[in-house]
Amino acid sequence: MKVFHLSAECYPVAKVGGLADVVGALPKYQNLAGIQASVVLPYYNRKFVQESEFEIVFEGSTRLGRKRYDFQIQKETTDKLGFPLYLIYVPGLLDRPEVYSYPDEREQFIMFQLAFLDWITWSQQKPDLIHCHDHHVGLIPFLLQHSALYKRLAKTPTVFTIHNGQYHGAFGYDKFDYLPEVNMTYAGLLDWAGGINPLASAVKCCDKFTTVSPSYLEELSYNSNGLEYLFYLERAKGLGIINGIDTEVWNPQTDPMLPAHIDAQKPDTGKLNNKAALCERFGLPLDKPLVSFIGRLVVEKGADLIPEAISRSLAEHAGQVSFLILGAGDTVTEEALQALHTIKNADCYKTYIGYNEQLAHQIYAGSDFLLMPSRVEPCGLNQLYALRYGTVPMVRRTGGLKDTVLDFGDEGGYGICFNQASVDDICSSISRAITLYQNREHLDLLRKRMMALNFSWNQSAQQYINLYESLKPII
Ligand SMILES: Nc1ncnc2c1ncn2[C@@H]1O[C@H](COP(=O)(O)OP(=O)(O)O[C@H]2O[C@H](CO)[C@@H](O)[C@H](O)[C@H]2O)[C@@H](O)[C@H]1O
Repeated sequence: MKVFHLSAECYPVAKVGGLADVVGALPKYQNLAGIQASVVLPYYNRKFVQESEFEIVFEGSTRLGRKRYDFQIQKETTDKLGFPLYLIYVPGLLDRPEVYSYPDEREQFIMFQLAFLDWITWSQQKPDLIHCHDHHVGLIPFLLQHSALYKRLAKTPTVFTIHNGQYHGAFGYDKFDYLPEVNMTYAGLLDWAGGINPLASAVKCCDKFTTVSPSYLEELSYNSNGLEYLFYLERAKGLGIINGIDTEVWNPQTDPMLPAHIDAQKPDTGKLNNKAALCERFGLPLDKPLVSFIGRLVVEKGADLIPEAISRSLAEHAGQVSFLILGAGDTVTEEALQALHTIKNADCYKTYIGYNEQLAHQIYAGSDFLLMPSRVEPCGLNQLYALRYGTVPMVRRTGGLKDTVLDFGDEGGYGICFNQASVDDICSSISRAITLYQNREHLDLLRKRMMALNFSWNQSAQQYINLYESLKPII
C-alpha cells in the first residue's frame, strides 16, 4: 500500500511543534509495519536541507491566480529518515527558512497543494491513499474530487488528521481564483461562515478524519473555534488515535543530547546527574524539586497562567521548590516571565525564551516535574517525553492529557492531574509535587512505573494502517 503524508512540518527537517514530531515518526513506523509511506513537505532553506542530498524527480509549472510558477519535486537520496522524503521547491514562494508567518502564507500553502496534485497527476502515480495533516493541506480532499484537473485521482481515499482544531487557515473569497477550476455545484464544500475554510472543507470532504486522541474528538464538538456544529454533524466520520513517540529519538538510555543517560530500572542516578548539569547551567538549587515547562507560550497551553502561579508558589513555599521555563510565543507572557526574575526568591526561578531542541531534551531528563496546564491539548507529546525520561507530568485533565496521564493517587497512577486551567489548580498541584518529592521512595517507585510505560508508535501506526485498509474498497 502506497501512502503520501502531506504536512507543513516534519522533524528534523522543519519543526515548530508537535506536528513535526508526529510526521517525522509515524511514516517511519508505518514502513517498518510493511506499507510504503512517504512524506511530502514544502522546501525549507534550513540546516537539514542544506546538509542533505536531493535529486530532482519531477519538474512542472502551475498557475496560482494570475501568476504561473515553476516547481520542482526534490527527493532526499538516501531515505535516511526511514521514509522517502519529497520537498516541493517553488522559487519565490517555497524556498524560505521559516515554516509560518510570511504575509503570503496563504499563497504558499495553496501552491504547495496544487504542485503536489500536479506532480502525482502528471507523473501518473497512483497512491492508494493520501494522508493530510492540519489545515495547511486541508484543500486536497476537495480538489481531488471536484477539480477536473485531477480527475484521474478523484477516487483516491483521503485521511485528514487534526493536530490542532483551533487553527483553520480560513481566507476570503477574494482569493478564490488561487484555486484551479472547480465544479461550482460543490463550491459550498469549501465554505464555513462565509469564507473558504480549509479545515472545515477537509472534514467535509475526506473519507475519514482523525484526531490525535479519543478525548479530543469529543471535545471538538464543543470547542473548535466555531466549527462545533460541523464536528457534531460529521462525528461518525471521526476517529481518535493517540499519538506515539519516536522511541529512537527519545531514548533516555542513548539520547546523545543528554549529559548522562538514565536507566529505566535504576533511574535515580541518571536523573540526578541530568538535574545537576541543568541546575549548574541555570544556577538553580539541586536539592529542591524542579518543576519545568516546555512549549509554545500561548493561551491554549495555559502559559499565561504560569507567571502568577510561579510567583504565588515561590511566596508560599519559599526555598522549597524551583522552576525552569523554556518557550517562546505571546509577547505579554514572555515579558511576564522575564519580569519574574526580579521578584523575591527569584534565585529558584529561571526562564529561557526561545526554541532550543537540545535544551528541551535536557529539561525532560533533568526535571522532577513537568507542568502542562493546557486549556486545549489535542494529544500532547511533552507528557509522553516526560514519562519516558522519568519526570512526573503535572497536567490539566483535557484532551490527550486526560487519555495518557493517571493521577498518582489512583491505582497504578503516576502523574499529578488537576481539573481547571487556573492559577489555583496549578498552585495546589505544585503543593502536591513538593509533598511527593519529600517521599523519595514513592517518587522512585513512580519513576520506575512511568519509565516502564510504552507509548511507542507501533500500536498507533498499526491503527492508522487498519484505517487505511478499511478505506481501500472505495478505490
Ligand atoms: N521552546 C521550545 N524549545 C524546544 N522544543 C520545544 C519548544 N516548544 C515546544 N517544543 C517541542 O515541540 C513539541 C511540542 O509538542 P506538543 O504536542 O505540545 O505540540 P503542539 O501544541 O505544537 O502540537 C499539536 O500537535 C501535536 C501533535 O499531534 C499534539 O500532541 C498537540 O496536542 C497539538 O497541540 C515537543 O517536542 C516539545 O518538546
